[in-house]
Amino acid sequence: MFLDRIVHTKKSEVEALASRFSLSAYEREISGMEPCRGFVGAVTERRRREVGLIAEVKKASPSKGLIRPDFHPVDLARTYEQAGADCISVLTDREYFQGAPEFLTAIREAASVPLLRKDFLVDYRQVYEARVIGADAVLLIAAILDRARLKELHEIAEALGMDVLVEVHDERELDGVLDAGIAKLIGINNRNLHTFETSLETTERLMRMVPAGTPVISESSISSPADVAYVRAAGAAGVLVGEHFMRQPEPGEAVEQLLGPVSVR
Ligand SMILES: O=P(O)(O)OC[C@@H](O)[C@@H](O)c1c[nH]c2ccccc12
Repeated sequence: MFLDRIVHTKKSEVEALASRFSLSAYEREISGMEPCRGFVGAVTERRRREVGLIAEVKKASPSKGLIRPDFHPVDLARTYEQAGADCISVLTDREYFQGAPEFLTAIREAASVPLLRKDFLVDYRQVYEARVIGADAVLLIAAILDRARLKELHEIAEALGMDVLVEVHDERELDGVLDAGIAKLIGINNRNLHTFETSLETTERLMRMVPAGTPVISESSISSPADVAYVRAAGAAGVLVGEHFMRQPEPGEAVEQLLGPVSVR
């Protein structure tokens, strides 16, 4: 199964990271870095449209294979920013998504919106690494983390100044995240990471369990203004869109076609 395979890959990546990881060296490096750009604020209070946008830089995926052969991460990020994306999500997984941590670092120099490290984090060292490579926020996926680990990684991310997008796909995961008290920004993934099936109804269904005032990002398989309107009506504060933009010759135009012009400058 895909998720088991990927967690297996991540464990071996963590072993390699552990062999060069020094807590004091990472802490020293982080203490000399600029503070994080607030990710949650950018996609909620400071968002530039009625609906917040996290635009994703994604070359390939395990479900779709190669999505964008002519892939220039820094240009894409600039284009997204100019088109009024509130935040940018950068896939840093090499093996399954053809991403790279270096993409995120390069984008950090070229764009000023907050960046999400999109990867499968299973260990605290990867959270330190996220901060060092230039992330303002990390994704934590409830499907691969037990509650204690979710809390641990969440706490470390915040201690390092980052925000967290906590991703859920079903009622049980959402329940656990709410219970753990780490639901500051919830991502409802419309894609089941076990079967790759997608349904926007996932957002609609789970949204009903989310306490009022907790912002929700609807993630995956959003490709038309009608999709955006649907998840908006269900109560989502924002959307996370990758593949749809990556398939268009002009991703910046695609942003405006999907979401309209920016309403707040
Ligand atoms: O490309 P899409 O269908 O617009 O989806 C983007 C994003 O939601 C998706 O890449 C994603 C959501 N959760 C993840 C977890 C890991 C890797 C990738 C993802």
